[in-house]
Amino acid sequence: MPSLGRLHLITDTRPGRDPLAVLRAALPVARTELVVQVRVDDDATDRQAYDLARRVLALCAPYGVPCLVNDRLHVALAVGAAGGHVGADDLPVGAARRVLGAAAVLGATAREPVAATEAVAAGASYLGVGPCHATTTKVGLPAPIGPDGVRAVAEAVAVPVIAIGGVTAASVPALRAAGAYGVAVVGALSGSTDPARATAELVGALTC
Ligand SMILES: Cc1ncc(COP(=O)(O)OP(=O)(O)O)c(N)n1
Ligand SMILES: Cc1ncsc1CCOP(=O)(O)O
Ligand SMILES: [Mg+2]
Repeated sequence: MPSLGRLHLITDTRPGRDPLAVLRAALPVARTELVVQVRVDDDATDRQAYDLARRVLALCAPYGVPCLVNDRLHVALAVGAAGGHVGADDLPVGAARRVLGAAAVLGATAREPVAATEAVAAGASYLGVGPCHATTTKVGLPAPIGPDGVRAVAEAVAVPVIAIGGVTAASVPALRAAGAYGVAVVGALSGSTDPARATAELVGALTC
């Protein structure tokens, strides 16, 4: 797998949010440190996911920024995305790897070392680990695991650990010290009044 960007921007399709405007602001700032994950609401149609993914891919292509698709691997394949991300309610990691092929980037969610080790053995190329901190972006999440939970996973696997859940630039140093390779964010960029500046702050914290 080519080297993975450290800042994973996850699209926010909630009412009032503008995922493509946020992406346009982030791309020229983060450039090769960026990975974009297309994530739509569960009740979005496949056509909506496909249309958004196509537009994201078109914006990312000039920067060489990889685009992943959350959950809907058929959409990832249909648009020619670099890969996908799966969690506990999605295809098992091994099945996802078979669907996407050996060369794809495949992320898997894990919040503790045993599940993390199993996901890597099944073919995950990176792990999304969290929620690290409290967040209102997704409902029904288990309790935050904090930097110590991230450390437990990072010590158990050799693939990049991407910390997720309530991550801001201020929380990045502790997550990196715990072994996180990078972070995935929704609200830190989508909820910012200045997403270009928020991107610069996150990239600065991730690469210093
Ligand atoms: C990088 C990253 N980590 C974790 C997740 C969460 O995936 P999942 O647990 O399947 O939850 P949904 O995002 O599908 O609601 C992620 N998307 N990305
Ligand atoms: C999809 C998901 N999975 C765990 S936390 C989370 C949401 C992350 O969003 P935010 O960065 O706004 O806390
Ligand atoms: Mg999922």
